[in-house]
Amino acid sequence: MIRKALTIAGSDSGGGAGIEADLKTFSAFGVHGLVAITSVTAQNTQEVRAIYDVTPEVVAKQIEAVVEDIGVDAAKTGMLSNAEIIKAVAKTVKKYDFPLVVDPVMIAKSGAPLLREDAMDALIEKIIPLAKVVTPNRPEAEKLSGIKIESLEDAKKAAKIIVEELGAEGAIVKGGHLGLSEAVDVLYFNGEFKEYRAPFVQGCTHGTGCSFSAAITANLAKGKKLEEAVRIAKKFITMGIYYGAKIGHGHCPVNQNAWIEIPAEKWRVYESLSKAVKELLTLENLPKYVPEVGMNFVYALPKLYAKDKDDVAGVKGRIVKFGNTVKPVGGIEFGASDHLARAILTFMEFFPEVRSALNLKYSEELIKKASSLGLKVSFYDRREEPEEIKAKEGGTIPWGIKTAIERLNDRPDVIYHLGDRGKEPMILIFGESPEVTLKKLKMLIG
Ligand SMILES: Cc1ncc(COP(=O)(O)OP(=O)(O)O)c(N)n1
Ligand SMILES: Cc1nc(C(=O)O)sc1CCOP(=O)(O)O
Repeated sequence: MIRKALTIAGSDSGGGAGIEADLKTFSAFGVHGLVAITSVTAQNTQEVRAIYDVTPEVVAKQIEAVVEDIGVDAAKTGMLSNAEIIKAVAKTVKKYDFPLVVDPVMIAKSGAPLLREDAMDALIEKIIPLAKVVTPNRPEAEKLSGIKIESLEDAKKAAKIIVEELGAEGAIVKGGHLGLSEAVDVLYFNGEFKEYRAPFVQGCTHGTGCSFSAAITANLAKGKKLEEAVRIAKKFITMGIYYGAKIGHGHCPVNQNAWIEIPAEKWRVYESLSKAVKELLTLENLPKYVPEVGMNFVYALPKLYAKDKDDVAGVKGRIVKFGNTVKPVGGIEFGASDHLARAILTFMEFFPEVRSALNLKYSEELIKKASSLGLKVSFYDRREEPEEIKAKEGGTIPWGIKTAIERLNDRPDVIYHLGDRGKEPMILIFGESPEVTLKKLKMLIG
């Protein structure tokens, strides 16, 4: 059954907040999105240049049109802009019985007011009492509750005021602005407090309020209980901020797609690498090219999602010599590689399309063959590594890969190093996918 969620909000031409963020969020949860546009904003990541309010009648008609034909399982409000729109929205949604999430949008991240000063009373009197949950950030919660919020305890007091004095069923005061090491949100619902904690991640924050409240709405539309909907929304927004795409010159927008793209990409990476490793293990002459330390074969998530070694899949425990044959010690796992993961993540800073690598035993003969086959070869010399990098744990490989790429001033297929004390010399082959990397290996050792 298709669930339907309605957003009653303003449009952000930059696609970062408002209706656009809400629809992307609904989609990420597999919910059909419906809209009632309250206001058109000419907006980008830096500023709001113009606001054009839709008439209250047309706002109401949009709500009625979708509810009466398609049906609404849950709805949310965002930018309501003025008192007349607020009154029309309140009067219309009162006729129906879907749960309403109220994001009390007041000011855009860029500083522009999105709610007229004289509309605050209407918001408090007409909309808040209809809310299943209100989702203010700290400044919004201060305006609604009338208290200053400087601690978690203050946030709790504000949430309680919004419920007990203003008449909402629940209130969640978001802690993103509280200056704590963790982002702690406080929900007051059914007479109880519940805290939601997540690491305070750096990333893209335009549209966080909209996307968070839309994620709660989507999950309510799917029949989840409020506490569970908030738990999922918290995970969703943390991921969206962390994996935000750095577009525009101001506050870059939350990436709602991360929620669905990462699991899908992980599956693609896993499948493709598993297939290539299987084929690698069938290569007859492979054992003589496996280094003493073992061989690994890695494939990273696409650049936007490849932040650290946990975003790179490899063979757990590596591929090792076993008598006259080779064996993978474990299966394909994310986070299973350390050296090659660092190598590929550095490589991707220069050439994001190259996401796969494997290592093999160094021989001069192989390097000559690689060049004669037309593969682009570069190298780094561990003895030239600057002392300050040497002193940094895990710094050698990133330095080496960067040095090799800069030396070639082109995209290498092969990078080698001649080792150092206690460090085996090594050849690394790079490719856009495990299939391409394997093809290069087969050319080389075939
Ligand atoms: C049209 C529109 N609606 C709402 C907002 C505010 O969105 P929010 O999610 O709070 O994000 P920031 O503006 O704080 O980044 C908006 N900007 N535009
Ligand atoms: C041990 C080692 N050193 C390499 C180098 O390039 O110097 S490649 C390598 C083997 C692969 O290691 P992992 O499983 O941590 O990716």
